[in-house]
Amino acid sequence: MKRTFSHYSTKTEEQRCKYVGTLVKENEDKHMSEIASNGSRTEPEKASEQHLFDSVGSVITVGDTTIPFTKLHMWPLVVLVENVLSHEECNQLIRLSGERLKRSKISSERVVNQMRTSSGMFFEESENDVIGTLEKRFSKIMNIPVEHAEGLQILNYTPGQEYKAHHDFFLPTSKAASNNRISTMVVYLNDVEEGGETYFPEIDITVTPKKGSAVYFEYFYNDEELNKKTLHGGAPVVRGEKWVATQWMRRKRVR
Ligand SMILES: O=C(O)CCC(=O)C(=O)O
Ligand SMILES: [Fe+2]
Repeated sequence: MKRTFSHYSTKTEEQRCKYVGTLVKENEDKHMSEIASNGSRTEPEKASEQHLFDSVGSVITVGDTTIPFTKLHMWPLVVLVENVLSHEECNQLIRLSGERLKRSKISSERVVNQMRTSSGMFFEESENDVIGTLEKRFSKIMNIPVEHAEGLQILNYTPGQEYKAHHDFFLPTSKAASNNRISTMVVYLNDVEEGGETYFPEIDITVTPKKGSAVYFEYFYNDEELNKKTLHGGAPVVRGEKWVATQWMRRKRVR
């Protein structure tokens, strides 16, 4: 029996756009929880409707760009996405964030975080044309309206720096959980000489950074156990440095 893994798989592009549009127009929280309550792991046919990412086939077309992807894991869905950014776009993001990162490094207010030893910064939402264009592309790939996108985060790791295993969603006790994160795309802005892999210890997946490629995963399942399996971290960089851009999507719009 052919199994499809997309909520939109039987819909035409027009229907799909209409459907995604309702995420913005309607009470999104209700809408998303409706999707989430469609099934559970024990009911695979229904659970298959849970995916946010349109994972039918092996490419996504954004404008005239073809973006190949490979499913690494199904429940929870983890996808390797290639050619998300050109090398020039990667360099541009590093350049744009570089100055501000330098400032944050010397700031006296900098709090040393044991979980994440890298340096980071956030771009403002649609801060400039470059960021605006990339946010729209990420939103197409992640299949969620750009209004649900947080400002893009840039992280820079030098040898020895890492991001210990964590979840990207907020705990129910946190204030932010009322509009929680539902999916993540970590885009690699450079090739790392050694180390710096993104690892998912619960599902035994390791992704090696490749300039312009990305790892996507989602955790809006109705089943908390599945969400928790998206535990992930950035392994210590051994040689060279590592730059990533992280895009998080929220259940409800943030802009
Ligand atoms: O650097 C990585 O590989 C992971 C980054 C990450 O987990 C995050 O930005 O939330
Ligand atoms: Fe993360």
